Amino acid sequence: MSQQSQESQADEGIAERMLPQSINVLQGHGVKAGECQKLIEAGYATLEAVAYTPKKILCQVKGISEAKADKILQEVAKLIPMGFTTATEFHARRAELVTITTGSNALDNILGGGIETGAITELYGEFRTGKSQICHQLAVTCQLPCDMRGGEGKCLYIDTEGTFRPERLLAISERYGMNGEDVLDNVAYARAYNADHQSQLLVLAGAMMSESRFALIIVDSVTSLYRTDYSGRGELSARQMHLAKFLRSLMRLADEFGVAVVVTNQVVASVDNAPGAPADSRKPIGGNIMAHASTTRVSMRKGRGPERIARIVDSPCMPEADAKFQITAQGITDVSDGKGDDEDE
Ligand SMILES: Nc1ncnc2c1ncn2[C@@H]1O[C@H](COP(=O)(O)OP(=O)(O)OP(=O)(O)O)[C@@H](O)[C@H]1O
Repeated sequence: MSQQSQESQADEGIAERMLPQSINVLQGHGVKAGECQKLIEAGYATLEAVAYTPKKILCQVKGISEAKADKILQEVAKLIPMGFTTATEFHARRAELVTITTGSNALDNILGGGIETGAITELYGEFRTGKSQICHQLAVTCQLPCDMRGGEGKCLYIDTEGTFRPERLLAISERYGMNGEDVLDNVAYARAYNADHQSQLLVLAGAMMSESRFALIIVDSVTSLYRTDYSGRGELSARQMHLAKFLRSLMRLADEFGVAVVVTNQVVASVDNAPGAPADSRKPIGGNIMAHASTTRVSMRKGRGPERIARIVDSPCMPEADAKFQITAQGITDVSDGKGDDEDE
């Protein structure tokens, strides 16, 4: 067998291992077709989705009794390994992790190579700091082959503010010599109209992702609908509970399908006047719920002209660091030489 065909066989093997298994597999294990269908309709299209879900949540699926949930979880546990592994094996798996380029080497470097798959990356900052532009950039680069620092998969884009512009994707795809039509076809776009709708879209996302290979989910922005749907202190607790549930579903999709999840977030003026706190300190919305759900948090601010500065503020394995990038007609790039270093704000 030629080296090339051996390589392509190996690639297929990897792709197969990476694809989650359909929930319909359970039909051969004492679960009825109708019950599998009910799980699919509730957003549990894969064995992994069920395996990562607590029993009490599974019982909330219409038509799934407690006894049935027990049976399903028992069968799933036989098919999905969920026990201990060695750090060596975990390390080897992490070495295979794909990262997706942001278009700027400086930004990729502080992120440890790019946007991490299987994790949630939060981009937060004031308006015009380039959060949506990075999302547009990633919707294209996630489709690049892995050897071009892409994710070899489609993008699922949830837009809550109506700021998605396919024209930007076409301009960015030209930079990489990609076919614009194909790039647009590989982006599944949905506009979310309220917080409930935003959550329902994740159920559809799970079903779509079990059918073809996605590399990235974008939610731009994750908190804006919560700000409009829930107002005042009286609704704060309900808002946080809803947001926590949404973020848990996002994390489940990241785990289940190994996709990168990128969410954007706005900031508000900080109300705590702690002594020593900077006078103009701004905090991302969503409090601790948001902070704990994000694997990596990136704060963004404006620089001079098209320049922007990103700072890693929280990451499981990267230090706090700043990177400068710029927004251009062809997307996100490194700052070209000869530009000044001063910020204008
Ligand atoms: N085609 C383009 N070429 C160069 N710069 C562009 C282009 N399109 C948009 N920009 C710049 O991108 C910036 C807006 O960035 P972006 O929409 O990502 O902000 P944001 O952080 O998402 O803001 P918001 O919170 O309001 O959504 C603007 O400064 C705009 O000038």
